Amino acid sequence: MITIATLGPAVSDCFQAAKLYDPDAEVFLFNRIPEVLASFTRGEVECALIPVYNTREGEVKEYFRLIADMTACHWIDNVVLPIHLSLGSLDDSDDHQTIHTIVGRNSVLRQSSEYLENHFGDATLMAVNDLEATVTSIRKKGCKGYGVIESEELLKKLQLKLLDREVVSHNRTRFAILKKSPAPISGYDATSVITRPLRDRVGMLADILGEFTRRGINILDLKTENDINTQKLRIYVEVEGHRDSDSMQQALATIESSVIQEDGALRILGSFPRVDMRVKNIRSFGFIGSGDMSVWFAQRLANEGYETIITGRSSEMTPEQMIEKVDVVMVCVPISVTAKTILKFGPLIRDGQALIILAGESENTIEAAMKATHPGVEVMFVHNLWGPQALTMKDKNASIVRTHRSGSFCSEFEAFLYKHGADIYQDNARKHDLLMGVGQKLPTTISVALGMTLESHSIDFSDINSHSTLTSLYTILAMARVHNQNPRTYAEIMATSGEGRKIVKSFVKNVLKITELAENGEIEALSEIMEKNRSVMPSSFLKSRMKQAKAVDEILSQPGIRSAK
Ligand SMILES: NC(=O)C1=CN([C@@H]2O[C@H](COP(=O)(O)OP(=O)(O)OC[C@H]3O[C@@H](n4cnc5c(N)ncnc54)[C@H](O)[C@@H]3O)[C@@H](O)[C@H]2O)C=CC1
Ligand SMILES: O=C(O)C(=O)Cc1ccc(O)cc1
Repeated sequence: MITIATLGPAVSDCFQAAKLYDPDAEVFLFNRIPEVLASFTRGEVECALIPVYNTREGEVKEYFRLIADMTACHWIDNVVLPIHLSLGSLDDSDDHQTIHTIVGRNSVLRQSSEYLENHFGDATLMAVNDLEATVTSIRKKGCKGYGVIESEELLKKLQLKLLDREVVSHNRTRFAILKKSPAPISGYDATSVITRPLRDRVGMLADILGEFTRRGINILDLKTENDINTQKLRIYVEVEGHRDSDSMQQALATIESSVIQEDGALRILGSFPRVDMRVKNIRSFGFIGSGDMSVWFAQRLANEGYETIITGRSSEMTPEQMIEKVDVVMVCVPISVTAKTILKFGPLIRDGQALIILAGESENTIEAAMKATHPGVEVMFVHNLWGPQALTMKDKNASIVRTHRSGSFCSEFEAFLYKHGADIYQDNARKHDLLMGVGQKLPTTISVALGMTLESHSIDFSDINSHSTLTSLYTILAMARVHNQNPRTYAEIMATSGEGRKIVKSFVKNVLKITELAENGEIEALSEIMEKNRSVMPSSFLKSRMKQAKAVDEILSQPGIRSAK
């Protein structure tokens, strides 16, 4: 049986939270948080449980400083408890009109402030530590007109008359569990860190947060406080991930050594299974297709606490069995077999489930999904414009085609992309396919054709870097990128159907036309074509893309990059 120290009395929120954490725990009760922590430090109990956040009050300030100063103390878990508060009167003859003083614990009065302002604007508020002793003393004096706000259970125990139930809505408190040893990785963790009081330094807060952002670590909570003695800033953050993970260790080490530049500037309060104060509707995602992109998404969804199942043609669990079990079915197979796969498995998806198509071609695949699935199935298309080598989706483009059947599950998946920093563009199916002609199909075709051309002329590849201009280098880089990756992915892209085809076809015609003019030395005609092209390119487009190009030039001209072998 574990022992837990927390705030009393025996029916308090803290007591209930301790019992929720472990119904068999032996609970030791105190009146104030410092007493709870002192008992834990003396080793009288294995755990301490203290309130850290309330949806009405915000953070419970006291804990912040106190646990930062404790050594051998790890925040290892959390309990979230809905708090139900009621109003009672000490005297049976009292009602709403005769109450002139409201008694309650400090935190309870803060949580009830909206209710008190609306209903007891003129009443005196009396904050107490020991409610039972106060009630006994008021009773002894025979005073009338006293109301108490507390849980209904405690009001009954103190034999008060119940006047109002549930006086504060949406009232939930988060409690921290403290222990002497750290919690192991659960796979869905958060880490809480506080800084020492910091010396002034321009951009310190932005630089600290930047180290997390650069590594794709989401920030869940942020508070700053001025140290009472020195008035220097202390920063508290809660971020996603466990303290033992590589990216977290790197982020924390860099913050200490390069940003704050002081050893011991950070105190890790603990890592613990993540707490969801927000509502999630999806429990599980199942993938059809067990390739790189499925694995990439499944890992990141699992890190968000979702259950994930990957199935394919040779997996132990079949796609049919998986569809029975999950909320959202993700189809993630090569583009050329996406529609066929949807037609095969779509009819098995039940109303209330969702089908999300992860692919590079939209019109055909959505049409297949709308045809093959029941009308109560949500359908959405998502094209992530990054490959499985990407570490994070931060600042990368995602094109989404919603249908009239995209509902709350689809929105939750979109919220997941948004949370991780993806730039989301809502398209219709034709527009997606047309723009992928420009953004993907054509550049891939050019890259592959360039590769073929170099091959057929036996060009020495060691001459390419030294003989490219700033402008021509981009095409070479695109060719290298494409040929660095899975050929099948790019073959699929070149072979997609849909609106993108017309872009490639007209490009080919234009190449032939230009080549002929060039062969004939028609410089005037070629210049005119360029002038005409430029006349339809908005100057804002030319300016901003040129700015990007120059930024790339700058990076490429750095010594280590320029001469990179
Ligand atoms: N790899 C990339 O860079 C990106 C890929 N995508 C899209 O993601 C989807 C999946 O791509 P990856 O995971 O990269 O491909 P992959 O080749 O790594 O995986 C494809 C999976 O589909 C399975 N598969 C192949 N033929 C099948 C068939 N006839 N029936 C059922 N399953 C079959 C394969 O066994 C494999 O498990 C594609 O639609 C692709 O366009 C989107 C953005 C980037
Ligand atoms: O990483 C790159 O350069 C890619 O081109 C990745 C990629 C491959 C296929 C897609 O449908 C979208 C993006």
